[in-house]
Amino acid sequence: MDKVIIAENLSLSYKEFETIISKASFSIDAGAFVFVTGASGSGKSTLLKSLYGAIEPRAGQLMVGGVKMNRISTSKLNFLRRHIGIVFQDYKLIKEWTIEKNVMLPLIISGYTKDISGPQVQKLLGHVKLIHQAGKYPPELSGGEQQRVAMARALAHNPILILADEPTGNLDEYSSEVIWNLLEGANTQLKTTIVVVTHRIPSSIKVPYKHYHIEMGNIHEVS
Ligand SMILES: Nc1ncnc2c1ncn2[C@@H]1O[C@H](COP(=O)(O)OP(=O)(O)OP(=O)(O)O)[C@@H](O)[C@H]1O
Repeated sequence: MDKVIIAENLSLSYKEFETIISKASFSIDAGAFVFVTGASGSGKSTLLKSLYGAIEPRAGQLMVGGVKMNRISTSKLNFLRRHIGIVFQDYKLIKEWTIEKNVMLPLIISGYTKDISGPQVQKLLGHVKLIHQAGKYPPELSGGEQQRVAMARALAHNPILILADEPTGNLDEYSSEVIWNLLEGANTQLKTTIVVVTHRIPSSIKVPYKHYHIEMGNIHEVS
């Protein structure tokens, strides 16, 4: 099976002589659904950041989507990010853009025309139950609605990999369910690889998943 992520003796830190993740070796198959847990401050978000190139490996090797992340060039990183969908806890929506245009963002970056991106955006807004809010702006939506927009945006360009950092952290039950259903749907129907950082794995998850736990700088496979 193809590997979407391969880490070998990967160490991560923000400063020299500091260790957040120490010599981690693991790999993630294409099409896997993966949860990463760990105590607050254990390095979950740091690991996720390394997977989309926001921080570079301090030592060891990291490959994402066949691309070596060590000393990656800006052009290669931009290319790779076109194949990754990212969902943060704080949404990171563009306030001055309508909901519809926010969801369209990855398609705009990838150079799609309006006749392709329009129907795709409508379909996604339908999945996240927000068609009626398409013309509004992010500050006019609730937190749960904004996170659903972020989820739709992450899926817009049919990424091979979705990285989600506490995607349902502050959400009510309804929005959480919409988010988990979408992640599970992308995984089972589109074979998208999903990596979710969370404090707690939801009991409602139906797809088979792999579970890694971070403790004292080490990443170990729980199941
Ligand atoms: N930009 C940064 N600069 C320096 N240190 C950082 C930075 N971001 C995080 N850290 C430190 O790295 C360590 C791991 O942080 P990280 O955010 O990865 O933890 P986490 O497991 O995601 O925590 P939480 O569950 O609370 O979000 C912490 O000690 C944190 O203070």
